[in-house]
Amino acid sequence: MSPNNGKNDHQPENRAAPARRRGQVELRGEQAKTVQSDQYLLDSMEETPFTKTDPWRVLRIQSEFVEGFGTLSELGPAISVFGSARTPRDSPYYAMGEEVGRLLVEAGYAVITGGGPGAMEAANKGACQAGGVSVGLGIELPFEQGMNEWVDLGINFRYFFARKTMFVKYAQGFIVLPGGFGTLDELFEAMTLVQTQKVTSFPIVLIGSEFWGPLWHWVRETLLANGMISEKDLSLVHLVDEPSDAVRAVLADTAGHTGP
Ligand SMILES: C/C(=C\CNc1ncnc2c1ncn2[C@@H]1O[C@H](COP(=O)(O)O)[C@@H](O)[C@H]1O)CO
Repeated sequence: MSPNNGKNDHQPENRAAPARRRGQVELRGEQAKTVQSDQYLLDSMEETPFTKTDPWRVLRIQSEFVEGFGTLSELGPAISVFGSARTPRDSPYYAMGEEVGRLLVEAGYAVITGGGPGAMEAANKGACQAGGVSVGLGIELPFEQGMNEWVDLGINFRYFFARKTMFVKYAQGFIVLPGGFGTLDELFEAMTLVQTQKVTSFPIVLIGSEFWGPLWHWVRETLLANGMISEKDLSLVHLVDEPSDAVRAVLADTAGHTGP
């Protein structure tokens, strides 16, 4: 029997009032026959995947923001360092990551990375060995890897978008080492936030002109040439080769940034 006592759900006279209300949501017809949230909650139905429903996910998402904001709010000045999870330890880019981490700490900044291997590990290692605050914002992935051993303050996230908010909100700038899709995602998100003035005074520095040069050439020759970006958007990013130049460039532009 349906919640409206067997009346035909499709007749107009039976559709004036909602058969059931669920907070802001009104339900009629077949939709009204679904189990209520509190039934899910109170019935111990093992097979009911309540924790896989979207409303439940909202709470988990919220808890990631609460945990991240709570843990990082007293971090002090920090720079987020990005780069490939696959950079081998004997790569020159790994050595650059270590140096960037060390120089940032010597300049009085905490270092925030994705907490993973490769370039992230390198920057955390440099920061940790220099005696600074080494932060890792880990991401839960199907292939579990865990936080690299040089992270002193680690937070694990399930959602990329919650984690990405932390990288911007608690840093005064980005330094980006060579990387793949993940690094490009973080780079282009930061560029978009600055371009659209969602963040102000937020320097973005790329290290490695041989690696980034072709991308930057395409940005200029294709995006700019086709009017997809403006000339001033090109100035959002600095391109350097040395860790010391990267740190100098990022710190020169940080004044005044207070987060999104
Ligand atoms: C794919 C591999 C390891 C994945 N582990 C990661 N741990 C933490 N953060 C990660 C991981 N993979 C990607 N990220 C984020 O994206 C950026 C690196 O991605 P890329 O595609 O390697 O450039 C990095 O800055 C992280 O924030 C090992 O094979």
